[in-house]
Amino acid sequence: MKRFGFIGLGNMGGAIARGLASGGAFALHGFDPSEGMCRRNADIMTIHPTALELARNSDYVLLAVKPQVMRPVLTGLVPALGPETCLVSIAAGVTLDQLVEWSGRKCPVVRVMPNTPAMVGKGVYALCFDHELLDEGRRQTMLDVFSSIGQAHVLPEKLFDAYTGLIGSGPAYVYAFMEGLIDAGVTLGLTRAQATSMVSGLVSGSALMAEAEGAHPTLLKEMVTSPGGTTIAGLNALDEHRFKFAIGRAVRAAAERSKELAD
Ligand SMILES: NC(=O)C1=CN([C@@H]2O[C@H](COP(=O)(O)OP(=O)(O)OC[C@H]3O[C@@H](n4cnc5c(N)ncnc54)[C@H](O)[C@@H]3O)[C@@H](O)[C@H]2O)C=CC1
Ligand SMILES: O=C(O)[C@@H]1CCC=N1
Repeated sequence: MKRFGFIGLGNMGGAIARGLASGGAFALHGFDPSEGMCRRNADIMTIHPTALELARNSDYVLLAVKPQVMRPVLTGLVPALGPETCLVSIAAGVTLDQLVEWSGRKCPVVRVMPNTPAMVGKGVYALCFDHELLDEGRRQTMLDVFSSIGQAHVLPEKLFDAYTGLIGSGPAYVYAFMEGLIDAGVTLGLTRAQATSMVSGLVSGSALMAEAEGAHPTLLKEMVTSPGGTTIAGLNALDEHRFKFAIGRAVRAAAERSKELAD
């Protein structure tokens, strides 16, 4: 059985590890300097005292640390790396060139960008297979791994900043939208508990419908919008406040920040 190691067992590392644990295809290994994080994950993996020891005991090493500590973490792994180990980074903004350079040009490297719905097995993942040392077998393994815990999309690295701004950061825009709806419900007299439960049902029902119908959201929107009715009044108010423009600005700002993180 192949060994899958995790360096960093926080929100994303821990979530992806739980997803892989339920599939049972890999022996899992982990390292995190936080004792609490190690304890929380000890039921599904072998915990190692150092990142170097973890790398010595893994065929795939998933790096789930913050971008700012990626360089020291990777340079510390160099003695354990060789062509038999595959590195997988989920850090925002850290480029393939940087990952290859910091890991001593010794092993294949994959960049993956997840999002937080990974925590409920519904992550959407971008996979970058641009590194020349990456063989077909490992590409297929990565596709199988991430398809088994959500949606996997292969993208060239040049689209990673865009993807990070749209889908990596995306759950936060959805939650901000939900927060706005909940506050509006409370303003109009619903209790916060009622509004929260109703808005959650609204968003999950609408997402399910968009997936099931396979129809463009513009058509689904038209199904709600009666001539002279309530919905067109609401949509016109959104247009007055440049709703779509604001969303576009948010995604572009996040994509630009992703690009800056590499500097
Ligand atoms: N949270 C999100 O929505 C997304 C995060 N990412 C990326 O995932 C990575 C991890 O983010 P989160 O899981 O949200 O952060 P987190 O803060 O929840 O987890 C990071 C973990 O790294 C550990 N850590 C700190 N220094 C370390 C070291 N020297 N060696 C090993 N582990 C160390 C921390 O103890 C912590 O458990 C980041 O690079 C981020 O850019 C990517 C897409 C989405
Ligand atoms: O905010 C961040 O930098 C990370 C990357 C994408 C989502 N969260």
